[in-house]
Amino acid sequence: MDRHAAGWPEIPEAHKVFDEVVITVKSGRGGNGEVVPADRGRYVSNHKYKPGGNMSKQIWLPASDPGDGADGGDVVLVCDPGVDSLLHLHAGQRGLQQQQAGKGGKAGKAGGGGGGGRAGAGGQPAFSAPDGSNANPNTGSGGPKRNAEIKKARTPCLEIPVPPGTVVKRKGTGALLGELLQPGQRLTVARGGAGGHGVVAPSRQQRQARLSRAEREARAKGVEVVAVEDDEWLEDSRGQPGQQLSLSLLLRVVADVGLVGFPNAGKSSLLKALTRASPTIAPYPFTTLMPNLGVLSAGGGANKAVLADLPGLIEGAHKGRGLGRNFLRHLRRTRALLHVVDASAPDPATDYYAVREELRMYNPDYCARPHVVALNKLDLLPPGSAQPEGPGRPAEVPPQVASLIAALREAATRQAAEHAQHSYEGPVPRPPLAIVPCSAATGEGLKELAAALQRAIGASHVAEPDILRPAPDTLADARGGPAGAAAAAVAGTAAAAAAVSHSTSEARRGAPPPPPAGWDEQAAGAAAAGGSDDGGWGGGFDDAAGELSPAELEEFYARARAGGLLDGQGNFTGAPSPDQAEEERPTQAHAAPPGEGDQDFLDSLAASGEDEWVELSELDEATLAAVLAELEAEAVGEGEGLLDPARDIMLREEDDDGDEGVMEAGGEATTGEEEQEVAEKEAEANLEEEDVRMAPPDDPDAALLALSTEELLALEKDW
Ligand SMILES: Nc1nc2c(ncn2[C@@H]2O[C@H](COP(=O)(O)OP(=O)(O)OP(=O)(O)O)[C@@H](O)[C@H]2O)c(=O)[nH]1
Ligand SMILES: [Mg+2]
Repeated sequence: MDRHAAGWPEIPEAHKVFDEVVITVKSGRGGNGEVVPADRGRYVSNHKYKPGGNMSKQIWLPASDPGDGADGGDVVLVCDPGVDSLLHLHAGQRGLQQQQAGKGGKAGKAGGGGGGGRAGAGGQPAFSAPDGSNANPNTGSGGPKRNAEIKKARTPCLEIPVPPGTVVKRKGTGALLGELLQPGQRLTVARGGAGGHGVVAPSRQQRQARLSRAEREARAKGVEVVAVEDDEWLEDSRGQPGQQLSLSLLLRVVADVGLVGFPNAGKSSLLKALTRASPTIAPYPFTTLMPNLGVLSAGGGANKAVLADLPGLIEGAHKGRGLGRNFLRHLRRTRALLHVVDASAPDPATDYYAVREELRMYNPDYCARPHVVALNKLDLLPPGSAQPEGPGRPAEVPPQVASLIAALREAATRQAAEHAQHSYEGPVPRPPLAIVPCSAATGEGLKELAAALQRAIGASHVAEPDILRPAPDTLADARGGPAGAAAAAVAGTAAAAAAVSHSTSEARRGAPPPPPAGWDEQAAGAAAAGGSDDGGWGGGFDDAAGELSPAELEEFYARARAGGLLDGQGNFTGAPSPDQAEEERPTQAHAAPPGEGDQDFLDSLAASGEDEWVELSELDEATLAAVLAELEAEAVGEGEGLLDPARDIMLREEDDDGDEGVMEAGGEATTGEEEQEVAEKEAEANLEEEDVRMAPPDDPDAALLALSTEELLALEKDW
């Protein structure tokens, strides 16, 4: 067991982050519009003028309409199959200074060509789109004239190439912005600020007249006038700021088959032998540091399967050994697995068992996927005495290989038996669909292996890679702050007295992209936990729930319910029958949930002192606050452990079996420092969940307790 306990080399931390990165993106500011004086225009010489004639020597040429500033550039993530990791987006990568698009310059392209972002605040790589150019009729480099025939100048966006399978979340809130799967797919993550409008500045007389009128009106109302300003017209010409936000990018490889096994087992060699991929192959462990993809075409090329060769997995990976276990999230979108075992190793069956156990501890669903075992490096075994293939007679398996196959089968059976014995969570591990002795070096058995893989894909219950879709409004919410915030901020400086009538552009401008809510706060909160997704679960595993965003959580529970894995109280039941889940649904104490001011309900709740099942999501804010206050006042739950020290309230329901469903309702929404605290708590909770996942969880409600109020409310809505 030395082989499993020690002896593997240490891996530099940098290589563990090929599939995740936190970046700051900033869209461009809108360019300023042109400001021309009211008496715009100029005298030009009159060429009709002839000496001695009576025509004027100069004529007045009015100026054209003032030009608008160009909109700032957007920041767009582009799905690029030529990129295979997120390493190029990390700070400190080669060429990072050249990646920022110049001001008003050519289309920016970050990374891809080998370079990360400029290190921004908090050490995060920052990617900025170009600002929009100012309107400037003299140089001609500005925005267009306000002329219907001339289209508004367009500022190129900043394109950040990301590999297929990249999940994009807002750092901090964890809100899912989208996922890039198809080559060329684009996701705009920060929209450029709107360009300022060209304005005609009022003349001195006009301004003076307006100011005196405003002053007169103010005095008439008895207001003491200290100063009057008239600068709204100027604000109108200013471009709007861009947006800045922190994003958490996470790569989840999309493939039909995932290759797993100990380092050096020959995974990359098999990928090379089966497909046209050319991964690095070397006789030392951890040659592969990030997934390699290859396409296996069998049956005349009709059936194409994508194989993903993953880094080697070792025992103790869940404690961070080797490359850790984070890369196992890349199996989430595979339909079947290929376990590669080195037949020449001292104990191939134990190797296989160790890898299976690591998979089970990461996500029990992985062990329920169809898998094939490749007993590789057959050429290294001493030649057996078995009969070769003859006419009408299949080749006999050498006794040594036969005993290896038997040992592998025994290991698979042992794992299934232990699953039942310890009542582990999740589905029962499946035995291998086929064990194929082969050699990547000689090509022996590869045809059989390819056929077995096609069968495994066909037998898979994972029909499609689960694609994460943001809730309809998530993108808008996540990108922008409250609508109108920018307008309000801009208008803030406008004088009370300035009744400026020429500001017609307000309406034309429409809704300018507001600056993101909590601009500074995002940068500060960048270090906070959130959006952590090591993606464990493919179908129902409760401790994974704690890591999901609300939108994902909803999807997660919907699937869990559909699969009968969730009882009426949201507890995971292992594999219950749908009927059983139905039976366990708690009886609603209040058929009609209370509305605002439902005093009867509040009274009864306070008076009864009994445990009640309350649909928290049905309560409006006022009632919820009142319920909490009532419970606190009446000390309902105190001493029974229902009211925790953080003033969070837990409402319990005892079902027939005596099982308890615990729900937690938090306090008010938090901001600033409180948010950070919450984030830290969540991070701790995540750590705890890791432990929960390692062993059969003692407390199935641990994940639910770790959820925030919003997540709980969203969750409860569905029950
Ligand atoms: N003799 C023989 N050697 C093999 C065979 N398959 C792989 N090897 C050798 O085993 C070593 C490791 O092969 P890799 O394909 O890099 O192994 P891996 O599983 O991808 O290793 P990691 O990427 O480190 O996890 C290389 O030296 C290969 O040449 C085989 O079928 N026969
Ligand atoms: Mg390899």
